Amino acid sequence: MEVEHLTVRFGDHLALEDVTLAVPAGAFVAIVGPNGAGKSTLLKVLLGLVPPSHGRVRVLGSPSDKVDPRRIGYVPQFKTLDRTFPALAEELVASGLRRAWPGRLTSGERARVRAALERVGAGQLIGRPVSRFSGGELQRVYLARAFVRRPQLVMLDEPATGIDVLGEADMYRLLEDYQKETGATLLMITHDWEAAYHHATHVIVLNRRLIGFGPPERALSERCLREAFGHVGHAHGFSLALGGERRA
Ligand SMILES: Nc1ncnc2c1ncn2[C@@H]1O[C@H](COP(=O)(O)OP(=O)(O)OP(=O)(O)O)[C@@H](O)[C@H]1O
Repeated sequence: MEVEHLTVRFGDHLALEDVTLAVPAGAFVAIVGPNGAGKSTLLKVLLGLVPPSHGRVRVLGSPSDKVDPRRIGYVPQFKTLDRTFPALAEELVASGLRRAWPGRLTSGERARVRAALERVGAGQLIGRPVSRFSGGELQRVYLARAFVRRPQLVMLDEPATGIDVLGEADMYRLLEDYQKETGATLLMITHDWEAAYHHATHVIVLNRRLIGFGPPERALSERCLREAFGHVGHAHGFSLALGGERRA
């Protein structure tokens, strides 16, 4: 991904200002920043959903609005997942294979859906309605949907919000396994600095402008965090993590 001098305006409001960065293929990138910092806007620009007001954005070698969305896996914010949606897990995962809502699946598609669910440890959920799933189960099904085409780029919007600590650990393991197997690039918005520190290879610290970008030890420096958030996160016990070994 290459972002050059990206500025996004919504009317008079400047959501992103002159952001320039290049993410190497195969990186696991965490985007951190306070509420309203422009994190989701950056993701939407990369997905080709919001046009840049100024600047240039290339994703998977093409301008972001020209990339086939099926080459990108997307996991929405947990809090916006619809639990009442009248679908089976199989159909929800299959919707990642086709641009339209799947009708009857071919046997090849069904096999791919099954493999994607098994990869995330959710093979047994295939014929069950998503409306009855727990948070962790639903999260797995959405991961399977993002992985089903084996995309080279996976974007995740606060994927751990609302799932418990065990579910969260599982999710990072699944992401890391997928990345090892496919060499894909992962891009994740998170409010959890420790997760960014321990799992990401690169961190983007954003507050409308790019405050920091690089390996977690450098981007999550006290200076960058103070500049972006106005504090260094005692609530997260993050000052301890800064001195600790990275887990991943
Ligand atoms: N479609 C839109 N029209 C007008 N303003 C918008 C639009 N989308 C985002 N904004 C504004 O742009 C700013 C950045 O929003 P964005 O959703 O990118 O922030 P964020 O960093 O993802 O925030 P959060 O952590 O709260 O999810 C906010 O002030 C938001 O109100």
